[in-house]
Amino acid sequence: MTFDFDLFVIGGGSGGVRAARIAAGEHGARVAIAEESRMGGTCVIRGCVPKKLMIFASQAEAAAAEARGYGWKEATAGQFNWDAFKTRLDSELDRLEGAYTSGLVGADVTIIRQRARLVDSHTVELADGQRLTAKHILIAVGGRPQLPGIPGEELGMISDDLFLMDRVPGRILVVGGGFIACEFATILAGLGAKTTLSYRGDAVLRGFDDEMRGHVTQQLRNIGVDVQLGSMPSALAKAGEEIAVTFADGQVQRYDAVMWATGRQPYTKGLGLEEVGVKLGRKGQIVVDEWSQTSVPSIFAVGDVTDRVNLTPVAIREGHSFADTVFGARPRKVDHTLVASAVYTRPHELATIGLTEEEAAARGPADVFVSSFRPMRSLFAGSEARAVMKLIVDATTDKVLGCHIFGPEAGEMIQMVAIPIGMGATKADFDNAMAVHPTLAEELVTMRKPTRRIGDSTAAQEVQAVTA
Ligand SMILES: Cc1cc2nc3c(=O)[nH]c(=O)nc-3n(C[C@H](O)[C@H](O)[C@H](O)COP(=O)(O)OP(=O)(O)OC[C@H]3O[C@@H](n4cnc5c(N)ncnc54)[C@H](O)[C@@H]3O)c2cc1C
Ligand SMILES: NC(=O)c1ccc[n+]([C@@H]2O[C@H](COP(=O)([O-])OP(=O)(O)OC[C@H]3O[C@@H](n4cnc5c(N)ncnc54)[C@H](O)[C@@H]3O)[C@@H](O)[C@H]2O)c1
Repeated sequence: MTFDFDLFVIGGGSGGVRAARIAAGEHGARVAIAEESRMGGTCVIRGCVPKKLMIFASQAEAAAAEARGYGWKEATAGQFNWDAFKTRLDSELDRLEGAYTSGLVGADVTIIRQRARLVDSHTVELADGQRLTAKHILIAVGGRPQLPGIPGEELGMISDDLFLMDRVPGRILVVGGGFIACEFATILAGLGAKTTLSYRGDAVLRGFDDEMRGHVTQQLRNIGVDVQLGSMPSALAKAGEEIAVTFADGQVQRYDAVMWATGRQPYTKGLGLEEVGVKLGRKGQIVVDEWSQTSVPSIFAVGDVTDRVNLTPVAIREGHSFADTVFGARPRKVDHTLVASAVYTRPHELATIGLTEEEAAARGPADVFVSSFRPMRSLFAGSEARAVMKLIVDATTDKVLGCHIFGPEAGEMIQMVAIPIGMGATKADFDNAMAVHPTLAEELVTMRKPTRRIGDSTAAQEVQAVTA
């Protein structure tokens, strides 16, 4: 049977663009990619990139305060002008979209600027009705925000809308306690919005190391965010120019804007997956094996739509591995076990890799090394902000199982720590590294005595029994 293409990619985001470029440019496959919106996808157009630029924009007041602490007596941030920032942001996103597009053009990928859906295991249908066939189809359609399902929820914004606002709201309610809620509360407070964060749990960032969750929650309060824990909106209603939010405890508060940061879900609706026989999981995610292959052998899926680890570098690695495996005769699987990540709060980020203290305690005996200190740079400028670094070490093998850093540019540090931890480094290996002084990161190689021992042999035996 002959096909129009060797590979048809649905979705021009992190995973799809990488797979298309490698399959065509490096392995000579005939590739088409369909994108219904802007090339680059969530990360480039409405995620990582504009988010981080907004984090930078939101730090001018803090930078001015630090400058005053260093003797620049009159330093002030001046007046933030959203329009000026937005104009620069838009042109940067245009530039990046252009770079992604030209990368594909350079690799001889056929670009189709339309929505696509599956018709059968080798055929896709475009929005204009045209049908195209391919030997392999890759689904890389990403995810979409998930709303809480309460009356009036359509009055709230989603993270996409934050990049399109015509002004910074005066008072905003951010609902949720994950990555997006913490980062956007930081941005909005930094840009001058009176920001409230409503989260149903008892500390933000569920799933992260508990001690570190406490520090992030406290930092949000320190930068002026009104953090309401154990709190849940139950309805939204228009009240003139404002939004009246009724909370589960019956309280009603008014805001100029509400932002949902209540999670994301795979964007599988309307793709024709079930009709073609592609198996979906409980959250609507595409179920794939270790090769990113779905239950239909000619159809593969990568990135957020598979709901494995929903981060850009993971989607990129999955797309690249798929292309090498299927078109490059170079079989490559993706290891999802040790993925570093960072939450870009400010002044301190939270960055992490490996086991949390709670996970390690359930696994068996481990030593926890914690260093908490006021970094020299901010301390000198009069800040009380504390950085915290934590290493979790297997008490039997000395292997470093986890590292958690709450501090300035923690994301930059964890990237480097990810290398030795991925190689199976021991605490002795960390200790052998000579410190670079004076830096923040030197704490990671100078923690001599454990702060506490966690886990016990009973827990270790239980884990062994379960995994045996
Ligand atoms: C606000 C925010 C901030 C984030 N920050 C970070 C961060 O700092 N670091 C990090 O690692 N990750 C971050 N992420 C997560 C990251 O953006 C995603 O993990 C990543 O983009 C997933 O890539 P993907 O290829 O799976 O999907 P996406 O990048 O979402 O791409 C999917 C593409 O498919 C297109 N599409 C969908 N359906 C169709 C169809 N039927 N036909 C044609 N095209 C279609 C979409 O328009 C989209 O362009 C953030 C996410 C958000 C929302
Ligand atoms: N810096 C980064 O790497 C970065 C930044 C942003 C997003 N991301 C990725 O995007 C994903 C999505 O981010 P997110 O923050 O939307 O999701 P998340 O899963 O991290 O957090 C969702 C939050 O919403 C809460 N929630 C869920 N349903 C709710 C409901 N009905 N009512 C009230 N609260 C509810 C949850 O308790 C949780 O706190 C992340 O998991 C991450 O993979 C990464």
